[in-house]
Amino acid sequence: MMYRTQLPITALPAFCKLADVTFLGAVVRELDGRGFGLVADRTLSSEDTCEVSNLLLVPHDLILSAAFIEEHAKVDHHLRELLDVAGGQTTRGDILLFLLLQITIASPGHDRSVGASNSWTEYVKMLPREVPLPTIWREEERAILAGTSLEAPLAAKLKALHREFDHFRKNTEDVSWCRKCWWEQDILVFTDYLLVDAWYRSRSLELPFSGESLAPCLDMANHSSIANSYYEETADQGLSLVLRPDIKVIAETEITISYGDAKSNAEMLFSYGFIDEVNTCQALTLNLHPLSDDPLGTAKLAAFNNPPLLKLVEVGDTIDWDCPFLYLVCLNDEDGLEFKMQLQVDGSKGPWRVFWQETDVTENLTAFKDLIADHELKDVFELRVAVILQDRIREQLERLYGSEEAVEVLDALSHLQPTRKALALGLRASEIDLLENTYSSLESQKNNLMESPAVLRYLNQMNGSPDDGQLVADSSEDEDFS
Ligand SMILES: C[S@@+](CC[C@H](N)C(=O)[O-])C[C@H]1O[C@@H](n2cnc3c(N)ncnc32)[C@H](O)[C@@H]1O
Repeated sequence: MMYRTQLPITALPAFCKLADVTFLGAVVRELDGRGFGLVADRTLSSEDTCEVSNLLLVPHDLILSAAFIEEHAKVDHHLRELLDVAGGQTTRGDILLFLLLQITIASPGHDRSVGASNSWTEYVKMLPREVPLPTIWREEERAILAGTSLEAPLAAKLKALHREFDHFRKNTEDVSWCRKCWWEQDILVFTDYLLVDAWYRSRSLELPFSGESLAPCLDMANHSSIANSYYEETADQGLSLVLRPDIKVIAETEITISYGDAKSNAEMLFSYGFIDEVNTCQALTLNLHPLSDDPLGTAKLAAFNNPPLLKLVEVGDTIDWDCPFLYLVCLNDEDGLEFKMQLQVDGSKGPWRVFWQETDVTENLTAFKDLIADHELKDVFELRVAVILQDRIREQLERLYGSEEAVEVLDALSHLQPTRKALALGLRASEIDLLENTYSSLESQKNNLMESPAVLRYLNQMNGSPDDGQLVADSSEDEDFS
């Protein structure tokens, strides 16, 4: 890994003075198990006042954004060259390139003629050497995530990061200063790329004026689902950290922000490397595939044109799920429904058009739940939906149960880092819990739907019985619905 000068956090006040960052009532401290964080340096209150209580002000010209990089490239021709050969695709990509250049300039043996030093060159020296995201975990630690909703996205992310790094190397190998500073002696390695990606993922903000950005000092604020502050960006003042209204915090209390209320444990672990134990909202996102025996399966995926995601959210005793693709999965024309898919010859509006009740609904596929709401067979569709959903949940639970033994062996034989092991086991337990609860809730939903007159009538017709509503189907007939 590239050797970098590390500055102690005690260097932060000097940095703030030079860079014009103002702390008002908060200071940065080392905190137990969370790296650095902000704490109140005195009692702060927003009670009985309409005035905004600012805790920190970061000027615009320090916010690392697409505009910042463009501006900086005007005075740093090495950065300009780097962006020209390897950047210009995404803001994230350009920020990673910028950070790579900063850690290079910040390394002690660096050739001073390369790159123009700036505030960020100093600031990166205070950023953590290691961010505990699963992308930096060892293989045997990542293996404990088998069967969780994080397994596939994590594997995909690592693959993408390798691809990005290879591209970056290939694109810069012919630039003489890049070759000398990075590649000739393998000074810059994949682990450095993992580090800047982890900084980006765990510290970036989406700001109204600056867009995707990193903000020095404000990025020292840790997360809480009951945060006592929030940040706001204004066109003239820059970025400020503000105490929430009607709140009083005593000296030494941690100042926190929310990294997002509805993030699942897997998302928190993926982006920030921890799980929020206090969060009472449990969520999980899975991929849904078309049914293996559906001849229109691939066509449905192509027509849907969105990731076929299934989102589960449990708040208190209620489990909500959202999966617009599921409604498309459960419909077919063979059972007399007016559902059709047509391949377009000219493909001018995409290859597939989807028709429901003779109407072209291709542009409305995420709203199929509403489209079927008035149909006489609505309960039949809802029952199919519940069956397919339950199958997907069962499949995921089987993956989790099926990997338990391997996890126990790994735990016994490998030296797993205790925090990572606890996080991975915690994620497994929380996902098993949510999936099991969803499974039982779907079971009751299914049982209720099985008693609906529309479902009974439909079953009778399918079985060739008279339409007298007398046949009571038992749940072994579930397969008919999937
Ligand atoms: C934006 S940075 C916050 C500053 C960071 N603690 C540091 O030392 O630089 C986000 C990182 O802080 C840590 N973090 C934030 N909130 C946390 C929490 N509630 N529990 C544990 N770690 C937390 C995680 O490592 C996360 O990736």
